[in-house]
Amino acid sequence: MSIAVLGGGAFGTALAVALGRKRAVTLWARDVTGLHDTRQSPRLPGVTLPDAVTVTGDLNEAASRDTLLLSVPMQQLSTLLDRIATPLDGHALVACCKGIDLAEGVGPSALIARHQPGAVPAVLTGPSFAGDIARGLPTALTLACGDEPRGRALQEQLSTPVLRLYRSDDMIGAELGGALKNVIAIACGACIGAGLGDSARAALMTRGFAEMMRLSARLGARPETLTGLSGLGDLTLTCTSDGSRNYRFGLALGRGEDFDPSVTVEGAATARAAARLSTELDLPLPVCSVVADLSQGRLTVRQAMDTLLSRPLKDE
Ligand SMILES: NC(=O)C1=CN([C@@H]2O[C@H](COP(=O)(O)OP(=O)(O)OC[C@H]3O[C@@H](n4cnc5c(N)ncnc54)[C@H](OP(=O)(O)O)[C@@H]3O)[C@@H](O)[C@H]2O)C=CC1
Ligand SMILES: O=C(CO)COP(=O)(O)O
Repeated sequence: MSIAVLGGGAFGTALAVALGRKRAVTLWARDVTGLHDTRQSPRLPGVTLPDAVTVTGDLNEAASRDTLLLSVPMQQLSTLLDRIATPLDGHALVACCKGIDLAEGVGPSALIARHQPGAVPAVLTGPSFAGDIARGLPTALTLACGDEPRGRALQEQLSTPVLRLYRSDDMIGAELGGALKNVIAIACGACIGAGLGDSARAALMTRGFAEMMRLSARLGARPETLTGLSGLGDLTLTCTSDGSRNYRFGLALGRGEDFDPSVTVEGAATARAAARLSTELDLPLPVCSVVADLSQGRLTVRQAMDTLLSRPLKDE
C-alpha cells in the first residue's frame, strides 16, 4: 500500500518525515522549489526529509498512491480536491486538516465524500505539534474511519514506534474535536494575553469544551470521541502551549499586537463557521461566537469578556 502526503507545510512535512523513517513516501507540494533544493520546508525549518521521501510537484501522479494524507489548511481542501482530475475510487483519503469549511459548513470527511464519492474518507487528528512529530517525540493520535477493515489497515500503515494511532469509527466526532479546540485556543490565548489569569483560562477551556460536546452531539458525534485524544487531548495541548499558532494568535489579540497574516490560524474561520451553525441550529455557542467576532475585529477582548460574563446565570 503506497502513501502520498499532499501539502508541503509544517504538518505535511512532519508526517512525511515520520513515515519516511520506515517506508517510501511521496510528498506533493504546490511549490517544490525549496523542498527539492534543500530537502526542507520553509514552514518547518531545520527538519530534513529522509531519503525515502520523494518530492513531486505533479499532483495527479501523487494522487495515484493508495493512501493520501491531505495536509493543506481546511479552507484550501476544496480547492485541492477540485484539482485532482481522476476519480480516486477505493483510495483512502485521510484528512489531516482541522476545521470546518466556511463555504459548505461541513468538515473534511464530508468534503471528501462530495468530491470523491468512491474514495474511503478517514480523519487523522489529535494532540501533535508538527515539530514534535518530525523530531520523533512520542505522539498519540486518533485515526477515524467509517469502514472498519480499512480503518484497521490505516492504523497499521500510519503508526510508527513513536506515533501511536488509536482507531475510531466516529469521523464526525474526531474532526469536530480537532476543529473546535482551535477556536477555544484563540479564546484562551486572548485571555492570557489580556492578563485575565489562569483561572479564567480554566473556565474558558471547560465551558468551551461544553460547547464542543454540545455541537458535536447535535451533529451526530459520540461523546467519548470528544473526551478522547481528538477532543479533550488536543484542547489541552492547544490551550496551554505557545507552540500553538491559534493560541499565539489569541495572545496577540489579547495584547493588542499585530499577528503575521501568513501564519495558518485555523480557528478564526472555524469560529465563524461554528457561529453560523449556532444560529442555524439554535444552539448556544457563546465562546465560539465571541471568538468569531474577536478574530474579525468586531469585538475587543474587554467586550468579549463582558459578553461572556453578562450572560444569565445557569445550571452547569
Ligand atoms: N502544524 C501543526 O503542528 C499541525 C497542523 N495540523 C493541521 O494541518 C493543516 C495544515 O497545517 P500546516 O501544515 O501546519 O500549515 P502550514 O501553514 O505550515 O502549511 C500550509 C501548507 O499548505 C499549502 N497550501 C495552502 N493552500 C494550498 C492549496 N490550495 N493547494 C496546495 N497547497 C496549499 C501551503 O503552501 P505555500 O507554502 O505555497 O503557501 C503550505 O505549504 C491544518 O489544518 C492544521 O490545523 C494538524 C496537526 C498539527
Ligand atoms: O493542531 C495542532 C496541535 O495538535 C497545532 O495547533 P496550531 O494549528 O494551533 O499550531
